[in-house]
Amino acid sequence: MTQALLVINAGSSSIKFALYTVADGVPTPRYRGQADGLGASIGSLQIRDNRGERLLHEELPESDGHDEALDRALNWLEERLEGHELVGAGHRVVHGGPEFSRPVRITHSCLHELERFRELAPLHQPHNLRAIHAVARVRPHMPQVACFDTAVHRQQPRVAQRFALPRQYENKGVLRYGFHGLSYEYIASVLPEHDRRAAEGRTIVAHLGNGASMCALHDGQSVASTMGFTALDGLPMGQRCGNIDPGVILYLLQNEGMDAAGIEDLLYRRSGLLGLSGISADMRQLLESDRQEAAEAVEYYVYRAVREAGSLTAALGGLDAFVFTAGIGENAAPVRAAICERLAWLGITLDPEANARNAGCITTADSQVPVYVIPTNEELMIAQHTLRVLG
Ligand SMILES: Nc1ncnc2c1ncn2[C@@H]1O[C@H](COP(=O)(O)OP(=O)(O)O)[C@@H](O)[C@H]1O
Ligand SMILES: CC(=O)OP(=O)(O)O
Ligand SMILES: [Mg+2]
Repeated sequence: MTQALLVINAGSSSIKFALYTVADGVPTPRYRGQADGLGASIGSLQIRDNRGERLLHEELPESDGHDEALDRALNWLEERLEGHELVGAGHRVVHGGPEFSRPVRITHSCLHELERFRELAPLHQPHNLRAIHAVARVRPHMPQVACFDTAVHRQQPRVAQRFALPRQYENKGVLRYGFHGLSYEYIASVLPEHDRRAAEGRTIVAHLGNGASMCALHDGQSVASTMGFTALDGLPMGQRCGNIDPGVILYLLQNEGMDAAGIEDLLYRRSGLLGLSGISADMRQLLESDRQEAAEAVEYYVYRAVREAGSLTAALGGLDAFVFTAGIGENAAPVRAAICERLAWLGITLDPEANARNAGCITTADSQVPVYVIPTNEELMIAQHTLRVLG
């Protein structure tokens, strides 16, 4: 029997999953799949084999959300397990709070702890925990491991993790956690193959997906990031507002008669690209649209990304390289071009032709700061962590 490992990465608009075979502790992808566009009425499920050959591509009914997509994926994989012994499952869990700064084997008490962070990641934690329960239902005795989006950022300098609130709140865990940590960890792990000097130096990684953040890496370690206590802060996202004056929230409470549930819905589900454009949360649809509102949403997105890049460069004390990753970062050439053009003052000279074909390096040979496009692989990080935890 070949040993196999299941990996599930539930994001806000997608579920990514993979089945790895394991030999001598090394995971090799066998199937990789992705249900995306969830909640945007353009949902689809795709599964590929290890050679990238497409084995399944189906449109998902508009009513299908994360649960239905996960069920379909698990059923498809279950039918292909013959000859394999499933030895474990690894999950992305977005919020690990103050307690979890490394991957852990999931127990009842750990699940109980993780439930407490539901409100701190309402677009993710419920899906992450539901995936763990779904696997436990079909494989009640199989070990499962939680890998946290917050873990790598817990090593940031304390000043980068704090808010200027009275000290008691810090002790209660009101801190900047940063997210997308598995993605940044993966990029840090492969950056030496692209640029050894930058890998040891100062790099900004822009993870631009449905959720979006940027992270400053120094010698591969996270030293600052744009997301905070929750995955609302920093860059505008598909439906999330990003950076906002907290006074706006007081105003909504005091003057607009909104309650916590209404504000949560506004900031997490009705803002960002969707709110600004009134058209869509999905960058593909905005780039295809010829409406002014779509262009304005993209303009704001670029503007905020450029401002955050300046802030992280200051935190790093300079910049040796810039990396784009995730759905928008890997695919949306016009967005990358607009960001790079506005970062020319940092020493970035875009190569438009390389950018248009999503090349690995999208700057000219004489660009002072090289810019790379590196597809992220959170699933591989989860697989490696899971095998390590399971020994
Ligand atoms: N070819 C493309 N051009 C522009 N945007 C794209 C393209 N492919 C994917 N995207 C965008 O990537 C985003 C989803 O990113 P992804 O990393 O898959 O999301 P998640 O945060 O759910 O993991 C969406 O806004 C989608 O429109
Ligand atoms: C943390 C976060 O926003 O994740 P995603 O981009 O997968 O929604
Ligand atoms: Mg994601």
